[in-house]
Amino acid sequence: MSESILALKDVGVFQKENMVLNEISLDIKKGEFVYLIGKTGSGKSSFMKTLYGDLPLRHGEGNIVGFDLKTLKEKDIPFLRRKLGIVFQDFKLLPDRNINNNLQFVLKATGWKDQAKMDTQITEVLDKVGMKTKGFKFPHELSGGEQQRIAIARALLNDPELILADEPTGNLDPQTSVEVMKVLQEINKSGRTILMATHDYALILKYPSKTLKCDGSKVFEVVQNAV
Ligand SMILES: Nc1ncnc2c1ncn2[C@@H]1O[C@H](COP(=O)(O)OP(=O)(O)OP(=O)(O)O)[C@@H](O)[C@H]1O
Repeated sequence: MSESILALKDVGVFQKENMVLNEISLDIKKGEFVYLIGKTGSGKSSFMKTLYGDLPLRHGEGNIVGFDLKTLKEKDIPFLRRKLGIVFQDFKLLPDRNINNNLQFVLKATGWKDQAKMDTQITEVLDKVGMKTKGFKFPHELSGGEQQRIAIARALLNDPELILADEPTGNLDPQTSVEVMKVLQEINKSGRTILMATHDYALILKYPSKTLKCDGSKVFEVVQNAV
């Protein structure tokens, strides 16, 4: 039996007093690639936020990359986030500095000090997403697809056990989406676990994988031809 990376039991997801999702029970194992689908407003982002500690777990039990979500304290959140790689739809790169400095900023903020080691790590993650020559570019000098590759590289900096990607192709055209998806597939093949929220059914058909659906306040696994 391979290692569990994310295990939820009877979890409820809340936005303030409103319950968005309930009775979620699931288990994601090391190395899986899992999609999370569902209509706008069905709760995908709220679900992701509960997983990375942005929303508290108020009901049920959850364990993610070795952290107990039920007992997670404010001070634990940075340590949880270091074991997660989070990718958003809107890239969230810092516009006032080049790519190398965007990545260095994250490394320093997460405790790295040795400049040579930081440089090596930055080169390595940029290489993984096919952007090794773009370190001196500013975010505005890159296309949307390139910016998302950089955001994926940033998510890889601390060698995360789980990548949470919330609509990573949501701002990209279909061809660029496929390119970004190929990068995520490669990263998954190298052993990393990925949970990706998406609206993009064409991508799911092209790269079939385990699929969870948010619908009517529940999350359940669906078979490919029923998505
Ligand atoms: N900050 C917030 N405060 C209160 N309610 C919120 C907040 N964010 C989202 N909601 C509500 O929670 C529900 C789920 O929203 P959520 O953003 O999780 O859905 P989603 O499936 O990710 O949608 P989308 O695909 O549009 O991002 C919606 O009814 C939404 O109005």
